[in-house]
Amino acid sequence: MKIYNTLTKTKEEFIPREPGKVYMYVCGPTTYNYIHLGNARPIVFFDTVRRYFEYKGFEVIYVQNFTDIDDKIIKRALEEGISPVELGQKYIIEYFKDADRLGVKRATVHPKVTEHIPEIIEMVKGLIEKGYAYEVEGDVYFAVDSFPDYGKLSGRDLDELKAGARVEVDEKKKNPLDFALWKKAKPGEPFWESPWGPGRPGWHIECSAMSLKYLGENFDIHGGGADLVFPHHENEVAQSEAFTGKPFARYWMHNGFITVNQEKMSKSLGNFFLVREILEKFPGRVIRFFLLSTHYRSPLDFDDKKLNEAKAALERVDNFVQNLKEVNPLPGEARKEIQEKITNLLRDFNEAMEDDFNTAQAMASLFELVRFGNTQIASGNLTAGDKKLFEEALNVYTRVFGIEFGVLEEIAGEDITPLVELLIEVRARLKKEKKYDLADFIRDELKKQGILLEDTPKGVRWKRV
Ligand SMILES: Nc1ncnc2c1ncn2[C@@H]1O[C@H](COP(=O)(O)OP(=O)(O)OP(=O)(O)O)[C@@H](O)[C@H]1O
Ligand SMILES: [Zn+2]
Repeated sequence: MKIYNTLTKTKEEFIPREPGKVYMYVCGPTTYNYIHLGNARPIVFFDTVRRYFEYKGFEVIYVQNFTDIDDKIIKRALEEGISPVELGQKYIIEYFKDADRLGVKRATVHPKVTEHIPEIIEMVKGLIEKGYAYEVEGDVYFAVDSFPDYGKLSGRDLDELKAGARVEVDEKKKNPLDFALWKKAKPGEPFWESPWGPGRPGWHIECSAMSLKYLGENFDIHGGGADLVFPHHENEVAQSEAFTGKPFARYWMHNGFITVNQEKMSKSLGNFFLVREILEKFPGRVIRFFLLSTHYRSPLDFDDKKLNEAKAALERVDNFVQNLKEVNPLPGEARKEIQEKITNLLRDFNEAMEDDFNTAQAMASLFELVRFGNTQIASGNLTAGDKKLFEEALNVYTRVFGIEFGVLEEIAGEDITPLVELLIEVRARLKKEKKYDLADFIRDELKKQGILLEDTPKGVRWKRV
């Protein structure tokens, strides 16, 4: 399996630290708002990476943190009149609601910063003892000059950085590029006691401390969005390697941006769409399908038209699944040519995923499966054995992509299935009583609501349009 490694800027063969196991860490959200579609990209993509490893038989130890204390959280909590921890708890609950709708599995551990202050303090202490960090009036900084490899992940050079940096002048720092490991509490701010007085951790140290705790040294994969390469991940590398004396994560994976009119979707630019807003119009699996339809390192521009295309593409798969459910196969084993074709398609799928998780290419094999399957059904020659093979192949895609096919999914949490089924039943009874006007009225009104009834020889089917 090949992974593009930001650290070496090449596609490398993936060799796990321990055979059969993958240890991975992905930087999670800062808990002061609902997640937007940009935040959803790493969440969905790395969930798919994890699923692929599991499908290949690996045990995956997957850690995704919550940054539940930082400047933005403190500010927001003050505005809302609650404590930062309460604010964090609220958005963590909301995060899981969104993640569930997107088909994202729970990580093995979801550590919160506020629950790992002792580990963070230990690490900061160690860095001071080893000469990599210094304290000034209650703040602690990492001294970038003490770490010769600084810049190796992002490919930046310290001198260049210094020359080009518009770093705020801070009298306390020895080098303007030094970054905070521990921040002294300002009046009214939440704080924890520490050897340097009351304060709270800096952003970068939390990921170093929590990954070390749950994954150990030299773990396999570290992921996040491309905006995190510098300074966040660069600083994680410096702190972790300075502290342990060992290489930190061995494979660094970064996703490209979700853009709007080619600009990064972000809170600061105000051009963001919350996942829950999009969920009001599109089911979660359509959003997931959309996110996986492009290679993770490429930018992906968001608009409704593209989501509608994803929806239509997914419908093609859904229709095939429905056709497969309804077909009356001939008795018999799977035919050789069907077996061969499906084996080839699954091989294409695997090859695409093994090539730096090319989900777009992997999806092409799914569409070929659907096209081929439909022609087999139409030919009338499909055997029970063939049918089973198609079902098993579809299951592979479901497991890895995290998308159920052939399910009529509710939007924004309301399951309308029982109501639609009731109306279908009422309409059938009206028809029996020859009250065709009323029966048509139900069909037409449902259509206006975007629900299409189709009379088929097997009964009435319905779908959203
Ligand atoms: N437009 C985007 N496209 C892809 N990934 C993104 C985008 N915006 C944020 N991310 C990723 O989402 C994860 C959470 O990041 P973070 O909590 O810093 O986001 P944020 O502060 O909401 O971002 P922003 O202020 O840029 O909207 C990170 O891995 C980050 O790289
Ligand atoms: Zn991080």
